[in-house]
Amino acid sequence: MSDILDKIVATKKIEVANCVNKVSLANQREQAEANNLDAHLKPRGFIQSIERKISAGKAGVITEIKKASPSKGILRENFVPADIARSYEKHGAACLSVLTDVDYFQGCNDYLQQARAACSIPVLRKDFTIDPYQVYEARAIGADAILLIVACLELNQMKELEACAHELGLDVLVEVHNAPELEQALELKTPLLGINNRNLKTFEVTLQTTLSLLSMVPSSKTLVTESGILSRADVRLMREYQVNAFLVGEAFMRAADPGAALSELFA
Ligand SMILES: O=P(O)(O)OC[C@@H](O)[C@@H](O)c1c[nH]c2ccccc12
Repeated sequence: MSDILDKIVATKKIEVANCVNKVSLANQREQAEANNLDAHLKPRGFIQSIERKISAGKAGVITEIKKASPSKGILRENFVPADIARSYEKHGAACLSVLTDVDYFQGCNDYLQQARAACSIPVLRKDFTIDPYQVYEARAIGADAILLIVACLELNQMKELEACAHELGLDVLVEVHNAPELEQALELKTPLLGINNRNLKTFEVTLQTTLSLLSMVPSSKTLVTESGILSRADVRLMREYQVNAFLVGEAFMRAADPGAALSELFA
């Protein structure tokens, strides 16, 4: 049976092939390397920013900029990435996550560039990374980190993508949803491990996903609980279990002022 993740990956393969025809891998690589020498565009230290918050006893919140999703449709009509980024930064976000997938999330690379230029916190390119081309592209548009979703990658592929990211100075967030995926993720070097509470195959969301995998997470990893964080009770529950990093989108996207909603949720 073909689920949404299979569909997204199939579309993504076509998209990447089209992109390569427009901008060559060599050109993306050149831009990526040029960015690393530019004071405004060089990597901002995504993991470091989260860890700094946690060391200070605060929650490390990765605040998301996402116009729509396949499960919820349009989340926000008044969608100005630069304004949202400024508001998040002002209210203490550790990092941003910007959806760049066009077909399923109504995102684009421009949104990431606009958001990053409007603030000074690090930015994750939230997309379905399946090809090294996208890693160069991520750095070329100024991203500070990429996402690797274990559910849509083989281990050797993930290692290759991670090595490529690290070579460019990008941090990596590796995302899992169950125990076998978590075991695979532990084969990678990145200390940043996301547990997605949303099953990307069924869209079902439960915070139990994070809690049920906690005992498998080594203390050397920085754990990020992702999706479905909607209330202060959700935050409290996670923090009771020493889960101190969060990736939150919908709860902020539906609020008039996303940054004010961040302050409220994590007060
Ligand atoms: O909007 P939420 O429920 O707060 O979730 C944010 C984030 O976790 C979610 O957008 C997400 C997590 N992993 C992903 C992978 C692809 C696309 C989206 C995602």
